Amino acid sequence: MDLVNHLEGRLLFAVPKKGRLNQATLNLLEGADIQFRRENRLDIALVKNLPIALIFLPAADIPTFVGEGQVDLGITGLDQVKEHDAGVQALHRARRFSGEITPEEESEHSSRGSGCEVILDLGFGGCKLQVQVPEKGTYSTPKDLIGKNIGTSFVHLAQRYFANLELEADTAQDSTDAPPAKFTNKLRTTIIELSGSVEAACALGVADGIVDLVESGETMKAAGLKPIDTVVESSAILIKSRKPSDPELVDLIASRIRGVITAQRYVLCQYNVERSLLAAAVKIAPGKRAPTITTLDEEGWVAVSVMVEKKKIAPIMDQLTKVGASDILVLDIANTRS
Ligand SMILES: Nc1ncnc2c1ncn2[C@@H]1O[C@H](COP(=O)(O)OP(=O)(O)OP(=O)(O)O)[C@@H](O)[C@H]1O
Ligand SMILES: O=P(O)(O)OC[C@H]1O[C@H](OP(=O)(O)OP(=O)(O)O)[C@H](O)[C@@H]1O
Repeated sequence: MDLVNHLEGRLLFAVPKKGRLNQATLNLLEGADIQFRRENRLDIALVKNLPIALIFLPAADIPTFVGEGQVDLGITGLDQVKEHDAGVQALHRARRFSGEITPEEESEHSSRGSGCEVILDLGFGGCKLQVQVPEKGTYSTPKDLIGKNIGTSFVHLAQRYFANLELEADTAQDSTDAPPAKFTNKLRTTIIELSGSVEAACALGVADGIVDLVESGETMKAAGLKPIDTVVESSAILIKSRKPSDPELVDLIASRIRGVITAQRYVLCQYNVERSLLAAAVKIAPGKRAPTITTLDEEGWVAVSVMVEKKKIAPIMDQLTKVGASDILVLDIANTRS
């Protein structure tokens, strides 16, 4: 089937085709009952039960497609949206320097941003974009890297970071021999674009420092690097274009995904407690909105049901037991809608 000709009338939803965000995104789509079958090697899949088409793209390209409005919705990392934003800003700045647009037009374009609106933090894909240098080297602060070579896949964020750093350093020195970066659009620091394995750049003599993602820190440690600053803290997000083709369907999808995330984050805790001890028990676990309290068929006893954050459930059970709650049950939540 020629899928491209079946996109008409469908909301286009971009999802990461590979990498760190791919599997968690597919799980989220399944939880939200977005049913599709992706043909081998095809980057478009029609959703069977909703007027949606999924477009499988590299995470780094999703903000471009959503930002320019060709795609309505997307899942990617906040780092990728910020990188895209910084790229759009750099483009407008370059156009202003070349005289193509006025400073007023530049600030008007920049205030509009990249065209992506963040709907929701999805709570996975957490990582930090960090400035890293060799552990045993001579650099210890970001300023030590001014004028040096920096390897990164996040060229625009790195350029902006070092432009600000140079500007700060120049302002502090009140130097007249080197005009501040902001006014010249020229960086003294060289940003070298690398598409992967960025952490190898220092050891191989390509760069003096790098700007790369860190989660567990294993890759950084194995490459003999240490972090000296954080440029962006990131996690996976749901984004939409400024003018989606079907805003109601966007809201429906957002609400389904929000429901799945809440279900993943919370468990349902049920217990019995004497009414005289209820206030103390409710203080320990007050619930997401409020506890559901029902009278038990036993004089002076009530049954309580509350949503509790999964990561806090063990100490909460300990404390509930301590104040006299009994028959404590913890149940997984399949889905939610608020
Ligand atoms: N170690 C990590 N832990 C958690 N999230 C990460 C990690 N590395 C990357 N991410 C997130 O996943 C996004 C995609 O990164 P990933 O390296 O998987 O991309 P990719 O599409 O496979 O591209 P590449 O081919 O450049 O590796 C990043 O922008 C970031 O938001
Ligand atoms: O702190 P850690 O848990 O070790 O994770 C960090 C690594 O993960 C990402 O790379 P990825 O493995 O996705 O491959 P890439 O280098 O090809 O981008 C990132 O670029 C780091 O290299």
